[in-house]
Amino acid sequence: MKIILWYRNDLRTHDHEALWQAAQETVQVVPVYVFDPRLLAEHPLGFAKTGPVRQQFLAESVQDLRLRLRQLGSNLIVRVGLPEEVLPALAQELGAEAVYASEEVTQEELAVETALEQRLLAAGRTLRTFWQTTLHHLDDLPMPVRNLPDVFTQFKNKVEKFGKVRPMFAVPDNLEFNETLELGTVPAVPAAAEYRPAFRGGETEAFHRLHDYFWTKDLLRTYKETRNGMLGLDYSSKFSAWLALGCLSPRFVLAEIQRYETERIQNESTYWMGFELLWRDYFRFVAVKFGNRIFRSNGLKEEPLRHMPATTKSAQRTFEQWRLGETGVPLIDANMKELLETGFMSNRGRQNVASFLVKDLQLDWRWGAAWFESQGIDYDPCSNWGNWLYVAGVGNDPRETRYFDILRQATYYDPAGEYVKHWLPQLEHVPADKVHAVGLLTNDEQKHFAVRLGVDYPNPLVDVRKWGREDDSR
Ligand SMILES: Cc1cc2nc3c(=O)[nH]c(=O)nc-3n(C[C@H](O)[C@H](O)[C@H](O)COP(=O)(O)OP(=O)(O)OC[C@H]3O[C@@H](n4cnc5c(N)ncnc54)[C@H](O)[C@@H]3O)c2cc1C
Ligand SMILES: Nc1ncnc2c1ncn2[C@@H]1O[C@H](COP(=O)(O)OP(=O)(O)OP(=O)(O)O)[C@@H](O)[C@H]1O
Repeated sequence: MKIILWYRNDLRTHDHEALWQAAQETVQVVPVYVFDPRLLAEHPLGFAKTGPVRQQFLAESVQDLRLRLRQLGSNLIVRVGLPEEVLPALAQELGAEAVYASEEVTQEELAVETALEQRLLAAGRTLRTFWQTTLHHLDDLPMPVRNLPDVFTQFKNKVEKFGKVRPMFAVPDNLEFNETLELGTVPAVPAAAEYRPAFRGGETEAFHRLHDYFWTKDLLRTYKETRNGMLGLDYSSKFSAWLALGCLSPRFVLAEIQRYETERIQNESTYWMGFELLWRDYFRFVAVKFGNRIFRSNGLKEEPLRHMPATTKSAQRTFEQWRLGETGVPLIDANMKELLETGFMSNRGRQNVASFLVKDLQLDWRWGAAWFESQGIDYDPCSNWGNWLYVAGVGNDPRETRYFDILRQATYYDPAGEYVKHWLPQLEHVPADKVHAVGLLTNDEQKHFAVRLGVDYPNPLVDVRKWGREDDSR
């Protein structure tokens, strides 16, 4: 018997139930990855659903998976096309009886799954899916998912008390690959001249990073104190992109946290890393509970939005300035430039740029979410749209009126202006106490600090003077 293992956002060999299960049932497991051209579709706002940086990270992850499967005696077939067409044809060609895959939860992915299943069934074959993205299995939640609490803390308390994490699956040692068909190549990614991703995709890099962050640099012990940073590689784990593509299993991360707690130290920081993984779980279960509502403007709220954001040409121009980091507000621009160049932004940065888009620019939060989808190497539909809903006040935040005073955030989290100057070198000579409100510089100051507003750096899109008072957003 032959089984096709259809790889999706689970690009790893460790702790992979579908791979392990398929290998228990047969040694003829044929791993396949299909690049779906729909992921390159153009968004109406003029950018690709999957931009070049994200494409690159994905391509690297698939390449690495092929290498790792080869080391196990197997291989990876790569195709370009619609999975619901490519896989039934491959199953026919190979004489495979079934397709095994990871279970997804959002509409686009489910639509592919359903179409594939129908075609396979029509040919007397089956699709079997496995829940393997979260720390907690859907079936092990201490409540049916339809009763998932709408407030994260309630979910966390229940899961910490009554939830369990299943043991990991071993990497199979009986894989073989005897197929003679064309293996296929990973499609070339558009020249990424301006991109400087900090990390490469793939399970191998994910293991290196984890080893480095936990064991070599010993950074887990101070994670809680550093996690709100923005500059450099080491204030947080940077696991998110590998987790999103499944190069890293969250259960493996948890097991390493526990080993660290035994061998090094157990403290608030070690707890906090596991706590953050619960947020990730939570947003996936929210997507199961609420379905397509996570993609709609009024989100999880029953009532429609009171003020529909503008969709005019001028709103689109403002959005472009946000997207390209040209708003004249250094904290926002620096973060948006970082996202543009590297495909990554810190959590602190994301909260600020999202709040700024929604609350200050009063644009449609879904535009922001769509740009993050295009650009973020850690894009995951549930975490992305779920966090955006939250910031937009139409999700699971019990404090709906939460407002980020960008100037206060900037002076608190980047007091010396190092972060903004790193991404906006034209502000290099502006002193720290003025750099975050650079739009307020007088003409003399501009001369003195070698920055001309409107020439070297844009005038601010909003009145910066409204900021700097008390806020509750830390
Ligand atoms: C508007 C917005 C959009 C976001 N979009 C995404 C997204 O598409 N994909 C994504 O993985 N995260 C998203 N996040 C959450 C968070 O910003 C990133 O997970 C985090 O910055 C990744 O960096 P790290 O791996 O170094 O995190 P660490 O601080 O080291 O945390 C460890 C892990 O915990 C998980 N985690 C931490 N915070 C969150 C959170 N708020 N929600 C869900 N998981 C979390 C991630 O898997 C992360 O890798 C978004 C947050 C905001 C405010
Ligand atoms: N995984 C995903 N990533 C990003 N966007 C998604 C994903 N899954 C679904 N969507 C988007 O969510 C939206 C679903 O919204 P909605 O339910 O309004 O659309 P619909 O199901 O096509 O129904 P209708 O046509 O009645 O509006 C679509 O725009 C869809 O592209």
